[in-house]
Amino acid sequence: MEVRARAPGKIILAGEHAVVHGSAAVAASIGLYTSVSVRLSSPNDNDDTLTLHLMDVDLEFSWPIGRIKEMLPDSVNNDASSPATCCEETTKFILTALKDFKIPDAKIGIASGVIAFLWLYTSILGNKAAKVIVSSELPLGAGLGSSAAFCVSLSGALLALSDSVQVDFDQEGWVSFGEKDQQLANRWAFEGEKIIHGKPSGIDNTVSIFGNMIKFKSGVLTCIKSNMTLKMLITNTKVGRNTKALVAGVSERKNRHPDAMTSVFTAVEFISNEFASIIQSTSCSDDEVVEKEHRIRELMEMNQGLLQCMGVSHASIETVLQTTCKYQLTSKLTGAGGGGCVLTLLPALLSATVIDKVIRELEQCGFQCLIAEIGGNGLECRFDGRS
Ligand SMILES: Nc1ncnc2c1ncn2[C@@H]1O[C@H](COP(=O)(O)OP(=O)(O)OP(=O)(O)O)[C@@H](O)[C@H]1O
Ligand SMILES: C[C@@](O)(CCO)CC(=O)[O-]
Ligand SMILES: [Mg+2]
Repeated sequence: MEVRARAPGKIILAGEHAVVHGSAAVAASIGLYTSVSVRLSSPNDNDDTLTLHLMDVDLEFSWPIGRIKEMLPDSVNNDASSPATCCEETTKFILTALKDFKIPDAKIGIASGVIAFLWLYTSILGNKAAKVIVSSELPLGAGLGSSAAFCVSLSGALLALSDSVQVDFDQEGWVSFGEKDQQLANRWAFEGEKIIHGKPSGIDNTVSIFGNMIKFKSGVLTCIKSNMTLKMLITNTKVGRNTKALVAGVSERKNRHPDAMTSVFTAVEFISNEFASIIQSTSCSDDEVVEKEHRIRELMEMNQGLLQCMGVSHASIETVLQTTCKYQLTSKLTGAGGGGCVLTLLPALLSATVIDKVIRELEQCGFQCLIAEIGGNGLECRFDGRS
C-alpha cells in the first residue's frame, strides 16, 4: 500500500523569533512543497527493513526491523492518536546509532531530520517494514520552513496509513484532511519540529498544515483573509544556518537583557498586528493600495531593525537590503535569519524592467532569486497511481 503526502513551505511576513517568546507573527504558505511517499511492505516483498531515502541530500538509511525494536522498544505500543514527545535519552541513543551510517560532515544537520523521521514513523505506524522517499522543492535550512514541511508531510502520510484519521481516498487527486485530523497531524508535526528545532513556536508546522495566511500567537492560530495582492521576491543568500542555534541564541540574549528584549518582542507584537490588519482591510483605488504598501514597507523595515537587535541578521542579509534599497525597495529576513532567505516587497505598480534589474544585481552577488505564489493549500495526500 502506498500513500503520498505533500506539505508547503512558508514565509514569515512579520514576527519571527518574537513568536517563540509569545508575540504574534504573520505567516503564509508558499507554492513550494516537500513530498513524502510511504510504501508499506507486503508479505510477498519478503523485505523486513525500514528504508528512508532522502533525495535532496542523496542519503539512504536502512534498518532491519529488529534494529528498530532495539532502538525504539516502545514502538510496539504505538498510539497514532496521541502525539508523544521524544525524550532526550532516546534522541541521544538514535544519534549514536546513526554513527553507523557515516553521514558526511557537510550533511550532519540531516541527523536531526532522521531522528524526527524515526520518532514519527515508529510512534504512528509501529515497527512495520516500509520504503519511505522524501523530496523537496524547498531549499533546506534557508528559512522557508523546510523542517516543518518535512515533519508535516511525514505526519500526513503516516497518519493516512494509520487507523487514526479518516481520509476519503475515493476522491480523485490530492485530498485534504478534515479539521480534526489536521489538528492531529499538526500535533505530530510539532513533535518532529521539537526534535529539529529545540524550541519551536509551532507557527511553521501550523501554516504548513492549514496553508493560506495565518496570524499565530502562543499556539493559537487565526486565519487571515488578505484583501491585497502581496508579491514578494524571495532571495536565498545561500548562507547556511541552523534554526535551532539561532533560536537558542535569541533566548540567551533574552536571559542577559530581559527588560530590553521583552520590549523588543512587544514592539514586534504591534508590528505583526498592524501588518495583519492592513492586509485584511479593503482598498478600492490605486492610491489606497499604494498607501497600504507604504505602511507595509515601514513595518518590514522596523521588523528587520528589531531582528538585528535580536542578533539574527547577517552580512549577506545586509547586502540584500542595500541592493534592493538602491531600487527604493524594502526587504526583511524571513524565518530564523543568520543567512537564509530575505523577502522584498514588490509593489503592485513596479515595472517588470525594475524587477529584472534588481534580480540580476542580486544574482551577480551570488544569491538566488525566486518569486513564489503566496497562500495556497496546506497538507494534502493521495494514494499513488492517481493523478
Ligand atoms: N527534504 C528534506 N530531507 C531531509 N531532511 C530535511 C528535509 N527538509 C528539512 N530537513 C531537516 O530540517 C533541517 C533544516 O531545518 P531548519 O529548521 O534548520 O531550516 P528551515 O526549516 O529550512 O528554516 P526555518 O526554520 O528558518 O524556516 C535539515 O537540516 C534536516 O534535518
Ligand atoms: C525563528 C522562528 O520564529 C521561525 C522559523 O521559521 C522559530 C519558530 O517560530 O519556531
Ligand atoms: Mg525549520
